[in-house]
Amino acid sequence: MLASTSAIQTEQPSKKNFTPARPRTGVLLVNLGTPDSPSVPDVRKYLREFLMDGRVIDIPFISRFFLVNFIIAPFRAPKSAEVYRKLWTDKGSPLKIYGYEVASLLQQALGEEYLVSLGMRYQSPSIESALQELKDKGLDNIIVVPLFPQYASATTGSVHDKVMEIVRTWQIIPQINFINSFLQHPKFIETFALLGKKYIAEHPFDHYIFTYHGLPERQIRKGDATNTCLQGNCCGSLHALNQHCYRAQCFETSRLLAAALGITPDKYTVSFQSRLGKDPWIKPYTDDMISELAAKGVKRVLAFSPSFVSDCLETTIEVGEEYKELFEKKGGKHWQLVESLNNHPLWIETLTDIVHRNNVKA
Ligand SMILES: C=CC1=C(C)c2cc3[nH]c(cc4nc(cc5[nH]c(cc1n2)c(C)c5CCC(=O)O)C(CCC(=O)O)=C4C)c(C)c3C=C
Ligand SMILES: [Fe+2]
Ligand SMILES: [Fe+2]
Repeated sequence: MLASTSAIQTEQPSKKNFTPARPRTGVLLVNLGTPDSPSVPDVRKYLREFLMDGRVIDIPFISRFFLVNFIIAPFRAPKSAEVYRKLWTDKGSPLKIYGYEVASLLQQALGEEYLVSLGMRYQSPSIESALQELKDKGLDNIIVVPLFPQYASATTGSVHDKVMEIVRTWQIIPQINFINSFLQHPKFIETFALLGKKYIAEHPFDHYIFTYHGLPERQIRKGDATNTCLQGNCCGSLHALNQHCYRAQCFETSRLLAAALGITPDKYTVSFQSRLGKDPWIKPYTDDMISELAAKGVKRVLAFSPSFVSDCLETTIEVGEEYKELFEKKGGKHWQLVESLNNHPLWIETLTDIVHRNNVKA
């Protein structure tokens, strides 16, 4: 009796050595997207697709169509193309280069039970092609990971919207898990802190700035179930009622980062960059804060851009060059940008953990 039991046990494949015949879980990584080249026509094409998204410019279709196609895209494309030319490397745009690299490193880290595919919300590689790759493998479930640490309707919301638009045409809709945000993931915070500590060890800084991509205030209000957003200190802490407020999530990211770096509240500033158009965007604005800090006599600033996980136009050029120039013009002496997470091993560990924790079939 005893002998036969042990015979059965040895025939069972141990979970450790078990190799599935095919990947079971798809991981769809999605970032914003970037122009195909820094040429004016490619930048114009990118701006048109991006800004015609009703979650980005959230006004009625006809007004958006005229605004984007006859005002913003034609006038902005030549100026933006000039800036994209500064950002461009031999291999292309950093957002796309790091996108592919992260997808490949994550695939290695997750192993053959998973299939990782990269899509961009705008331009290429498309979300359609990335989802098709997963669909062709007949996966059991898909985890959608928009590469935005904080939730905004214009970014994460738009990715989810696009994925739903595509999969609703499929005969078999697999189980899909949508990741909304990951700003509180300890390894996400640790990676940014680690990158910053490298500069802090080299030189002391008088002040730290956490600058996030901005949003029109209107978009924050539209997602505010409590009717308290943008009044008083509504975004000062993240709690059950404002947990999806982008501005509150940015303040929370800064609080966690400051704690990880050992920075006291009087030593750091949270601000918002990259405004577009005349409507009010969430405040305080980064350029105003830079002028204010310089006027107070701050000389050395370390700048973090924690709404981005990859170097891109908004970090390398806007924060790393344009804000540096502004700070120095206003009397500052040293401005240092902390690079983004890019292909950092701890960032790959963060993504691996996000996937494992959200794999309901594991
Ligand atoms: C946190 C991530 C982002 C949010 C939120 C976001 C909102 C948002 N952006 C625009 C307009 C533009 N953004 C542009 C570039 C850009 N934006 C993000 C991320 C967020 N945008 C990234 C990563 C990039 C850079 C991409 C790259 O190729 O490196 C641009 C294009 C550049 C330019 O012409 O300045 C525009 C335009 C709006 C209107 C908006 C919210 C409503
Ligand atoms: Fe943007
Ligand atoms: Fe808020």
